[in-house]
Amino acid sequence: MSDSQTFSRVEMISLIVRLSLFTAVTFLSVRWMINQLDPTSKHKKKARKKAEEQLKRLGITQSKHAGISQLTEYEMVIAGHLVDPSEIPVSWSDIAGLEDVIQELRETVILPIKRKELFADSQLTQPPKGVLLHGPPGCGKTLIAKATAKEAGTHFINLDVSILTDKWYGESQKLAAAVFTLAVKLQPCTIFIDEIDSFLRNRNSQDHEATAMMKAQFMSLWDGLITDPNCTVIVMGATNRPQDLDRAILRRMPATFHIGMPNVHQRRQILRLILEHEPTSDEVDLNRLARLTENFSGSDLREMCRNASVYRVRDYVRETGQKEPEIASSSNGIDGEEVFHDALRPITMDDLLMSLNKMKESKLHCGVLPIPTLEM
Ligand SMILES: Nc1ncnc2c1ncn2[C@@H]1O[C@H](COP(=O)(O)OP(=O)(O)OP(=O)(O)O)[C@@H](O)[C@H]1O
Repeated sequence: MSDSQTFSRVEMISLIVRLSLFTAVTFLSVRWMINQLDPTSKHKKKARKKAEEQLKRLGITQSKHAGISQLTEYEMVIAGHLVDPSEIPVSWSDIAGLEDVIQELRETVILPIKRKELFADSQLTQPPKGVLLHGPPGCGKTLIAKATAKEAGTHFINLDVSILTDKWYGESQKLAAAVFTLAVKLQPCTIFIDEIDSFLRNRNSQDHEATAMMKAQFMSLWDGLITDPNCTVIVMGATNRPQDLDRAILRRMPATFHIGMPNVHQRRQILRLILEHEPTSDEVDLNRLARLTENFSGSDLREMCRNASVYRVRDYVRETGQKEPEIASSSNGIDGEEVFHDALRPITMDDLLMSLNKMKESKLHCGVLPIPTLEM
């Protein structure tokens, strides 16, 4: 073999290596550029992975649900927001003072789902396809929605409306359609839309064209559910501002439930529930607290009790000079956490009143409370 031939072979190999490297680098760069130009692809991939995990966890398989194997990429995005009813951490026993609403929901919504056969002979007794929970913030609307889905045993799509309007996902109309098609594939299913007014508020001329189209499509798909008597899909919405809802939406939610600010009797029940398993001293007077907490929502009451409970920890830390507690060794059979808790005093009426006044003060500053009624 001549020198020139050897050289050309080495050169050839190096050329091939360089060419391969160049091709690989070009391929990776083009792919990176495409990904950069299409930001939705990364989100869709992530959403798909999340949905696959979720469907697997929920045991939703082709054998149980016809058509589940052919979920579109949009349905997969929505499937990522599925909640297993058995994993919903809220049941009726976590809700106090709303027995009337619960009873009505049981009769009008849950019973027709669980005992379909009782309602099969009449179109008039079908479960409502739209349920609206309305009332001031922090009074239990979300709790009620979750507990309803849990008791009804329906799949629960906790629809975060931002995914429909988020530019990263794009194609909001297809996603809006996917909400319904997925729910139908998984039925019985509840689609829960918190703050539904932010999504389906009164249509106006300032609406972006895409938003207006998505709303129109949402409503027409909803109508599809309403006209199909065999379909068990319920849209459940919660709002603090029912007056802002599009009239056409209100018409589609014939079952409306007002969850108002708790009255004195309800506040006492909520306080009792919140403090039920808490270490409280005997002198804690729930009746008095209930009377003093006018204009407090369930969520405010919870916050008041939480603050009160923090005071005893704060006092403990002050008294012990932030020393680590003496944890009993496991050899004596006493749990370390138990020893620590025993060292803390129970929640007293003073803690609760102090917390109450602090909250009233901050509510006054925010203009939420009408009259200054501080109490000590
Ligand atoms: N009736 C109630 N019984 C027990 N706890 C309650 C009740 N109402 C409110 N709470 C407490 O307040 C928290 C907030 O309630 P929830 O989220 O259901 O209110 P909401 O009406 O949906 O509020 P928002 O309109 O702000 O979403 C609950 O997690 C619970 O701790």
